[in-house]
Amino acid sequence: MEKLLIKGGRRLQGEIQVSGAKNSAVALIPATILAESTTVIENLPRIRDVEVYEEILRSLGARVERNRGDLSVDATDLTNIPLPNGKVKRLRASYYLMGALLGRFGEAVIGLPGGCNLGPRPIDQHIKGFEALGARVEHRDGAIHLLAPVLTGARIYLDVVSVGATINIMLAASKAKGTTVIENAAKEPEIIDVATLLNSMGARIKGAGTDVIRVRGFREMTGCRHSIIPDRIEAGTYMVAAAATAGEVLVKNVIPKHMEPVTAKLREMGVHVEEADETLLVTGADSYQPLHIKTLPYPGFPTDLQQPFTSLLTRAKGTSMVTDNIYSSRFKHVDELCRLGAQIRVEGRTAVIKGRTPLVGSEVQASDLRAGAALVVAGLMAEDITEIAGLEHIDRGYENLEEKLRHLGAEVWREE
Ligand SMILES: CC(=O)N[C@H]1[C@@H](OP(=O)(O)OP(=O)(O)OC[C@H]2O[C@@H](n3ccc(=O)[nH]c3=O)[C@H](O)[C@@H]2O)O[C@H](CO)[C@@H](O)[C@@H]1O
Ligand SMILES: C=C(OP(=O)(O)O)C(=O)O
Repeated sequence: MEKLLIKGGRRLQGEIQVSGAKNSAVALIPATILAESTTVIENLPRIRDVEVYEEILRSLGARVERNRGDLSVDATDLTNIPLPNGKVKRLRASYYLMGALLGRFGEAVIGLPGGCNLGPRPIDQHIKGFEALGARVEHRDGAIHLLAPVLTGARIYLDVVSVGATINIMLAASKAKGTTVIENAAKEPEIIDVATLLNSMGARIKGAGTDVIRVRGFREMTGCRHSIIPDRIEAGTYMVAAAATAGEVLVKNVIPKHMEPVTAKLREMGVHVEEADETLLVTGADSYQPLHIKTLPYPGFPTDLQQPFTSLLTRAKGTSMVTDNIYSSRFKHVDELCRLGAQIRVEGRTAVIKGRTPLVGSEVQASDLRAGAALVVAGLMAEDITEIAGLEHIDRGYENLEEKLRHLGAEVWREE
């Protein structure tokens, strides 16, 4: 079993290049199968979720090639093989195969998705959307069976603001007859990115990035070239790491607008953040104000960054509170942070973090992707060596984590 070792206490300094967004990548890749030709996505991150998706598309008969950061997918000879088990269970975003295969073939069998265990993560809104488009959907033996000889545009109101349901409905609706209207849609930047790709392939999607999205379907979609947006969660993680070590880091390849909820909170606690066109210069300080954070759908504070922030807030002078309004059980990192000396208690959906609790390295376990990121931030702050197990979670979403951190001056390495 591999472990990540971090000798903490170094101020991070220098520049870092943010990779393409994981949550866009895992939707753009299945979107490519809507065209019976070749699509190239530029600047895809080399992370486990993307590799698993590449393997899934190959198993369906797509020709998938990597050329440095670019991924080319020729889905001309795709076959609609049922995928009730196996790799689909290794990532959350395998649910996009439902919308994409339904759009391409009018039927699909996909096992229930995996991904981070953060409490219940139902997909009822995805199914509500597919049914509204005319699909018959059955849940049998742990897999979702979808059948829709004809998909017809419909008006769909999402009861819960869901990134996955919004994108999944866009995928299927891109091939439907007529217009689909998604109301109470999610507004995350990744949704705009997917809509941009689908429009370049021939769909006509308007309103992505607002809470009403209109999709006019188009049967004949064609391949194109698309450049993915930067990963705002990866960028936020390095911003937090810079602040946590009182360092100075220039975060390159970001869309500052996407980072606003994060930048605002860092500034509120006393971190200096200077914006330019595509960069953010983060300068940490030796003392921080405590914060209250409440996660919300975009443009609110992202749930995917509350865990790394929890580690940072152990440095604040006072008590902070982090409330996760999206997931009921996203605090598995807390016990591990306490092993390092943090004093945090969880009350329902809120973590109450006592500030000024120095951390000391120990052996800890990442239970999910951003719990891993939180432990990395903690390890960078801690005295002595922190050993983090559970790297399979971290590798799902961070490209070249050690190299990037070493480039900033951190002492970090992997060991068997
Ligand atoms: C691959 C991907 O993009 N993952 C992101 C995506 O996950 P994901 O798309 O799974 O998250 P959603 O936006 O769908 O979930 C938001 C909330 O809605 C609930 N819900 C969702 C769908 C549904 O049919 N029914 C329902 O009740 C969920 O349980 C959760 O409480 O958005 C999350 C919220 O920003 C992020 O944490 C994940 O990193
Ligand atoms: C929750 C996350 O990922 P996923 O939805 O893929 O499990 C995440 O990226 O923080």
